[in-house]
Amino acid sequence: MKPDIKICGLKTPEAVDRALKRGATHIGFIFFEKSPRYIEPDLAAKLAEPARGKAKIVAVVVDATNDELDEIVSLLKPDILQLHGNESPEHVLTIKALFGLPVMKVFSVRTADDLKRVEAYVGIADRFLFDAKAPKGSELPGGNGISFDWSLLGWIDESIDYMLSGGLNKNNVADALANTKARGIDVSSGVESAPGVKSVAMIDEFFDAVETADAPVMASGS
Ligand SMILES: O=C(O)c1ccccc1N[C@@H]1O[C@H](COP(=O)(O)O)[C@@H](O)[C@H]1O
Repeated sequence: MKPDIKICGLKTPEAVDRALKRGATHIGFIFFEKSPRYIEPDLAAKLAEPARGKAKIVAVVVDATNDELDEIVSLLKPDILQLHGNESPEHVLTIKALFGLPVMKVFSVRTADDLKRVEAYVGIADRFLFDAKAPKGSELPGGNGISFDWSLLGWIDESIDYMLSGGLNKNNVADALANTKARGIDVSSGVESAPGVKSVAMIDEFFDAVETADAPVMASGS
């Protein structure tokens, strides 16, 4: 089955256009002010317009207040909220009830212990996203361009629908798909020429790598 592909941290019409043309199933906008990918909700709404009905629009937030969520949801009208902070299961339920949107809950992973709380969110989060834990000193909870040990995901129940992120790029995405049960992949820095600067050439290369990974292997000698 083809994986979902989310291109995250978009800030220009050119990058949105290329992601959509190449078949992104999800496009993400970052509402975390310390990020080089931060975008104002009204600008994100304008950028997202061509994606409506073609790709899911994802609002990425980090422990956002209800007022912040209210502004983002009313301006952007996202399809999914990506909760990239320390939102508890109870808080996720409250957000779902208040905004009526599906939630993708992020787990930041370095060791097996980081996955212990997944179970508490099963039946609450609509989807999971496993990302690498931020390195010491980073101000960003995500978008650090680093990977984690994907074998840790072997502990995740097969029925759990998850996306994978963290340092994915054209060189490792095929391995990521081959070695995990991720039903979707999510990339940000791996398609950037500098922090926060998306490269359409790198978006192309990323999709090329996914398509190659996805292509059926031809039998040799016939
Ligand atoms: O990208 C950011 O700056 C960011 C800020 C705050 C929360 C999440 C953020 N990005 C998310 O991080 C992952 C992986 O990014 P990368 O490919 O390793 O750069 C992705 O899910 C983004 O949504």
